[in-house]
Amino acid sequence: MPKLPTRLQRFRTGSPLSFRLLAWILVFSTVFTLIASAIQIYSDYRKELAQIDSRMQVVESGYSSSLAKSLWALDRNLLQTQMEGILSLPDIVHLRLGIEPDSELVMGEIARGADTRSHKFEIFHQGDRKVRLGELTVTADLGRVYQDLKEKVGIILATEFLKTFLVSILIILVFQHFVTRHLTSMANYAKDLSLTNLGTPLTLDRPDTPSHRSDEIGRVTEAINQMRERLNDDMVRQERDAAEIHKFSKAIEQSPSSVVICDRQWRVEFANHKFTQLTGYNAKSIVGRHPGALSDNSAENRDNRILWQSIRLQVQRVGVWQGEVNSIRRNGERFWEQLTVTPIKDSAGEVTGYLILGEDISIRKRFEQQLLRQANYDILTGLPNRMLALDRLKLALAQARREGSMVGVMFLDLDNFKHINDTLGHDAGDSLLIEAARRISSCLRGSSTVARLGGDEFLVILPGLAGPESTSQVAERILATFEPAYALNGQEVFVTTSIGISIFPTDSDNSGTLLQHADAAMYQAKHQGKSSYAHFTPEMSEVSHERLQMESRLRRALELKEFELYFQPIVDTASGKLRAAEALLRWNNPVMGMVMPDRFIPLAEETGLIISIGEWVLEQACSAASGWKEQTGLDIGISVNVSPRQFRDPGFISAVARALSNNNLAPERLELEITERLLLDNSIETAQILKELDRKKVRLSVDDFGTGYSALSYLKSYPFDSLKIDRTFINDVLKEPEDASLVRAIINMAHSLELTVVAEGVESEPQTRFLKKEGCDYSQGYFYSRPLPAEEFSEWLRTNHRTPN
Ligand SMILES: Nc1nc2c(ncn2[C@@H]2O[C@H](COP(=O)(O)O[C@H]3[C@@H](O)[C@H](n4cnc5c(=O)[nH]c(N)nc54)O[C@@H]3COP(=O)(O)O)[C@@H](O)[C@H]2O)c(=O)[nH]1
Repeated sequence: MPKLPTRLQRFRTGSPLSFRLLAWILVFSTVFTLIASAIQIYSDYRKELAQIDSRMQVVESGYSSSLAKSLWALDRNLLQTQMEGILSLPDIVHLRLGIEPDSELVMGEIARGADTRSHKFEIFHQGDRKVRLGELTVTADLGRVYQDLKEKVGIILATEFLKTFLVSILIILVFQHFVTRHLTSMANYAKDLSLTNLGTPLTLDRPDTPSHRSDEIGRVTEAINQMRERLNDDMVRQERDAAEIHKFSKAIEQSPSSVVICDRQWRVEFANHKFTQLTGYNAKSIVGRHPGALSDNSAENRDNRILWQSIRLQVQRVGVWQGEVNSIRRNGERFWEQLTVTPIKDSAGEVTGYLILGEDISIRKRFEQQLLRQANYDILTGLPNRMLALDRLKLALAQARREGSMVGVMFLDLDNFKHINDTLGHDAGDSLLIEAARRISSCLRGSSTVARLGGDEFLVILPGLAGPESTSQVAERILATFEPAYALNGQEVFVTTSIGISIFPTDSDNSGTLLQHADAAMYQAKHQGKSSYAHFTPEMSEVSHERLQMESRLRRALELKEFELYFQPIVDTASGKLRAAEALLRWNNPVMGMVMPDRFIPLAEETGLIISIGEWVLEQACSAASGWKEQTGLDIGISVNVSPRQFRDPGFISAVARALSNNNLAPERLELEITERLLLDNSIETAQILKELDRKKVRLSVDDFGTGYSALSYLKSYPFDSLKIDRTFINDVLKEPEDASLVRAIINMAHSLELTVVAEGVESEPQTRFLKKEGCDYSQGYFYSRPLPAEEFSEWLRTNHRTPN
């Protein structure tokens, strides 16, 4: 088959609209042409008839008088000639002349079946009187008229059809060029449009002019392209959303925390893998259940219900619930988890469900309990330590005040313990302490407390006494229980103890003083000869006197410029490079000599002198740090100890700010060391001061970590930067596996809380190696340098090459 030109092919195959349009144009124009032609032909027909009629009128008007004359004259030949004349007129085919009275003359003929039109008129003689001579009927044949009309109809129809057809084709071609081919392109584009080619815009085969852009096709094209772009954007957004959802669901699924999502009625909808791992409950099996009623054990669920009721109430009221919960696994095992429960809200702020995040804190809890024990109990004997003993003493005094009873305080010191330790060794010394603790405890009632204060010193608290005599009875019982020999290293050893006793309220109503008095009485007992006890008497209060003297000297120490700051380097454990220095206060008193802070800081605290002394320390420490910067060009940090009373003083924050600005020192270079005991009260005031200091960008460090309450939870809630492990742990880190594991745990925990760790009291290279291995960030101790006076420290800086990075 011969190939059609492309345009025609397209026309033939691809454009039904053009065909339909052509058909409709043809139909309409044909009908229109037919109607117009019919009107035209009918009007021509009417015109022809009118011409015939007028011709007959002409015959009547032109021939009636001449015919009358011929009839009057009875001139048959003339009559005939006249009628022949009429018959020669176009279309006139027949004449009938009726002559009065009863003859007629007929001329011409009418073809059979012919369509005719007749006109009749009377002929009169116009003489004196009017005489009717006859009547002429003129008949015209309409055959010619019809023939003409037929020809006309043929021509009109043929020309009109041709015209219409050509115009239609032209219209279609124009329409095809300007419209349908673009519609076809749009249709093909829309047909081929898929998610893979959303990036390709629709373009039409026509110039991109403003007029094209604003016509209907341009607007439809633009609308299609806008739709495509929106689809594309939607697709991109959908893909991004899907990727994000995928990422989040993976993150939730792989989260190290357990994640449970509940609906608004607290029915579990989802639980992640960690949840299953932690609790043993299969995620699918708990869908639809209440998070507090997962177990088949109804007693467990009952206990949980109360907890979850309060969780629900708090989440509704406050918007979050956080707490540590002792949960039960599916197998009945208990474990500690930190739960955080929050509502999930939609964009309108409506609660659509609840999110429960859980973290297994069993190890941390165990560690905290271990630390708590460590902080409150003596590891060797298992007895309460000094801190717990003081707490119990305070409680006993408060109770005695309420009840009006007495409290006995006994200070015990083993006689010759040092000698036994030195000769039989530490292990024998430890065994002796354990046995001594057991024997002392065996002499006491349940409400009494026996504590180990350190070394070979014990404290006994006897609450609720009716009178002082019972203390003597207890003291005698203790002395008696010491009488049997101790078996140490296979040897029988006799050990005695000296006991000092003070009584509340007779000797003092203050716990510290009662202890001091008991201590003084114990020295008295030792002087009396060992294995004896002594009650406190006012003569023994030499110590108190000493204290008064010290207080009055301390009051003038600042004014007399007796204070001096020593500096001890803090180095990077891994590299040994200097990081910072700790400022340590010394008191050079002309009478007492060099007084160490352990002796005068508690007194300064008690008397409030610590506020002005602390301010002086801050000023001097900042001044020294900025001097080092000038001297070495290095940013060496400075750590300053802050005691609780100084910390809570309303002027403390401004004193810090003043010291920094007076010495032009960046706040990040000052680190304030705060003992963990200060945080024990958990007060809002403490939190606010810490927050304010943190806002000022001053670094904050927990000092002596491990000696106080040691709960890690407070580290989380306060803005600390670092933590200092107390030197008692470092001291025994290589000897006591328990200390080593505690130090390791502290370092790991601190790092997990993003705190840097400083180990203090590092005295040997093996300790350094241990700390380096465990990843302890910084170290401080005699191994690197003893605390040095300012000048010597400057010299150390000059000669020591281990400087900050
Ligand atoms: N409120 C303030 N308290 C202060 C200030 N200056 C000191 N102090 C506190 O007094 C406590 C005793 O201090 P000090 O006698 O100076 O002892 C410090 C170091 O000399 C000592 N240390 C350092 N390295 C070692 C070592 O290797 N072995 C060892 N046996 N001792 C070492 O440790 C003390 C540092 O303690 P810390 O502050 O915990 O880092 C002491 O608690 C000071 O806090 C003051 O200005 N204000």
